[in-house]
Amino acid sequence: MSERRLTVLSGPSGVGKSTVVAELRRAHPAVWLSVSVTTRRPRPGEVNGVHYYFVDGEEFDRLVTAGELLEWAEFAGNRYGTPREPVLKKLADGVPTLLEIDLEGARQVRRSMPEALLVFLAPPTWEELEKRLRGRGTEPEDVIARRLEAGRVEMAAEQEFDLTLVNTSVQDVCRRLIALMTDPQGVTTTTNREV
Ligand SMILES: Nc1nc2c(ncn2[C@@H]2O[C@H](COP(=O)(O)OP(=O)(O)O)[C@@H](O)[C@H]2O)c(=O)[nH]1
Ligand SMILES: Nc1ncnc2c1ncn2[C@@H]1O[C@H](COP(=O)(O)OP(=O)(O)O)[C@@H](O)[C@H]1O
Repeated sequence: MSERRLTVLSGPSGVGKSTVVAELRRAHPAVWLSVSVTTRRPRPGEVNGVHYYFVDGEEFDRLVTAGELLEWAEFAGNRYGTPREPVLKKLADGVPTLLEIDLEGARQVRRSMPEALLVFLAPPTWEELEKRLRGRGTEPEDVIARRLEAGRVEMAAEQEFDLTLVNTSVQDVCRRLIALMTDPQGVTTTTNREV
């Protein structure tokens, strides 16, 4: 069924989710990546409509009230949500679809679309996660601290996911994700650490 073609990718801030998604976008255009709405300010290089739809709080409220979001959550002081309509359309068309969302969002999708495959992206070590988040250089130290705090909560929820991929190599993670998304039959429901 089409919902089986829905895959969710979650993991702590700085683990490499955006990097993996960018590589998928480049190397595997057959996969459709949902573009989220957010109240966060754009980082340098982020393009409206490509990385996110950047909206203000008022517009976000409107989308929530109108029921236009499939799921939404607050993360480290900003709100993020998945526009419902495009996801349902892609799934109806049989297109493998990926949502890159936080733990709260993943839990909501688990409830509303139980056939979705939930993938947890984990860092090789906690120290490496801190290094990547600081190395990215996009946030001041207080924001990094909030994101690391949220990261501890996300790391503790790994067992809720169907599968864990350890982001040592972006290429390996992408290869495995594509295989999972285009041949989901082989996926078991117990959490396995891989890659
Ligand atoms: N629930 C939910 N979370 C989202 C959505 N879009 C992005 N996120 C998550 O929000 C968190 C913060 O994203 P962002 O500010 O781009 O920071 P980054 O993950 O550190 O690059 C990450 O965990 C994202 O996966 C969405 O539509 N819904
Ligand atoms: N496999 C990897 N090995 C080393 N560095 C990585 C890897 N994946 C991502 N990074 C780097 O880690 C930092 C955080 O990655 P990013 O994709 O922004 O994470 P997220 O979207 O999960 O917050 C970036 O500077 C990115 O270049």
